Amino acid sequence: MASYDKVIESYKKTITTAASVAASLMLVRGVVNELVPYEVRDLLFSGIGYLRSNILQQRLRVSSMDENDKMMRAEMTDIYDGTEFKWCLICQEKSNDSSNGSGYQQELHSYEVSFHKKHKEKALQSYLPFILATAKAIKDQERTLRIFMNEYSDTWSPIDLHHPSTFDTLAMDQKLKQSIIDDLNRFIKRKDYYKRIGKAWKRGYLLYGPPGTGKSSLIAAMANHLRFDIYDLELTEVNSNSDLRRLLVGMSNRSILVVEDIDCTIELKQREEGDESDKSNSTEEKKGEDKVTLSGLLNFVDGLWSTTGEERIIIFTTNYKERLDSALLRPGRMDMHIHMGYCTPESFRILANNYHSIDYHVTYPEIEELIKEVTVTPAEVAEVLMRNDDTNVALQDLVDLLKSKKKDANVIKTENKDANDQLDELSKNPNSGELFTSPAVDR
Ligand SMILES: Nc1ncnc2c1ncn2[C@@H]1O[C@H](COP(=O)(O)OP(=O)(O)OP(=O)(O)O)[C@@H](O)[C@H]1O
Repeated sequence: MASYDKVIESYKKTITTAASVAASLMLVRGVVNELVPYEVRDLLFSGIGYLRSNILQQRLRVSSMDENDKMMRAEMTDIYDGTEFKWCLICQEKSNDSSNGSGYQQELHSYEVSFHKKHKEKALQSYLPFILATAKAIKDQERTLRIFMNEYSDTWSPIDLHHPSTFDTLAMDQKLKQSIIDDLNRFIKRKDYYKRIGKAWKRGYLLYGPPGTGKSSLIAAMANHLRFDIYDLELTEVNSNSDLRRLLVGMSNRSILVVEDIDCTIELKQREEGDESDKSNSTEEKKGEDKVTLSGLLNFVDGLWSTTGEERIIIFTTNYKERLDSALLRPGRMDMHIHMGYCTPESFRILANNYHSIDYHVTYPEIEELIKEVTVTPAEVAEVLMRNDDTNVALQDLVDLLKSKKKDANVIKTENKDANDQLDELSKNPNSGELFTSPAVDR
């Protein structure tokens, strides 16, 4: 009974809130979010065909109930595109008494939407699809994302993904960040466009930059932004092209395929070239043909596999772009190349805001000057900022780190200069071999 009262209370609150909301969109969101619990949203998702057959009588009844039981009705009006739609939530507590006394209380919810019959087409063609899309967006927003990793060569195993990274917390150039967000938003809206131009609905990103600059954080931010699951493909664990095919075909739509450190798959390319030599043995030859290769991966990604699903994002990451196979860098292969760089004053401010919720501190000018002079990764800065809850101490620690980096850089610069001077001297005076006493220098 307590829970029944709670439900009534919650719906009263919703109605009051909804009544004060003028904008139609917000109102609809309120209806779906507050009034429609998961199980009914699932019913709504189960097919417009179902809705269509009911709504032809200008009244949608999602579930029915026994009229003798205790019932609560909550009504509200939604204005959509100038048309009035009346929603009614019916909440019923039903007792299910059994002869052995083990009765239980059951709560039933059903929803009705009614409208003037002249708006039937609008309701079917526009309003209900809109409600469904809104409900789906809410559901997507609320569901826990998952990350799938490949195990035993050809199976994915999922775990929940709770990575907190978002575009707000990502420390990187603001313009670049915005261009990525815009690109993703454009991509997800372009279903018809991709269909019209006859291309698979997928988009590729190459993330490159030194370790600790936020490549994984950017992937998590993209997943959180789009509400897409991640498939983290460890290529070295895949035994054959057939296994790779099985993995890729087993991916769901609206997902991100990630291949980290793609430069390490240079090995795969060498394997492909090396296989030419051992073609004498026919079984070996067969096995060799089925081994995973970089070109095999690229063919899948670009080929027919890409048309087996929709809304796919493919991300390759590397710490060394210059080591990548030219096939990967070819125009059209990866749609966007994103450089994740060392920490800048701008990214430092974002990190300081993330970890200490501040916009300014007296140490900022010094820190920002030092950051311009040294190479420090966002991961290093984040680590120092996290170490201490006291903002003053954390920022002072950061000043110390940056100063010590600057000092080290100066020592290296001096050593290099000395070594270069000695080399110059040697080239002018070849007999002075004893000059080679300092550490070897990579020119
Ligand atoms: N650009 C960034 N913005 C916010 N946090 C960052 C950023 N870069 C690094 N970090 C912090 O450092 C940690 C490590 O960074 P991350 O794993 O994203 O870097 P990476 O470039 O993927 O490194 P690797 O190449 O070694 O995989 C993150 O968990 C995050 O806390």
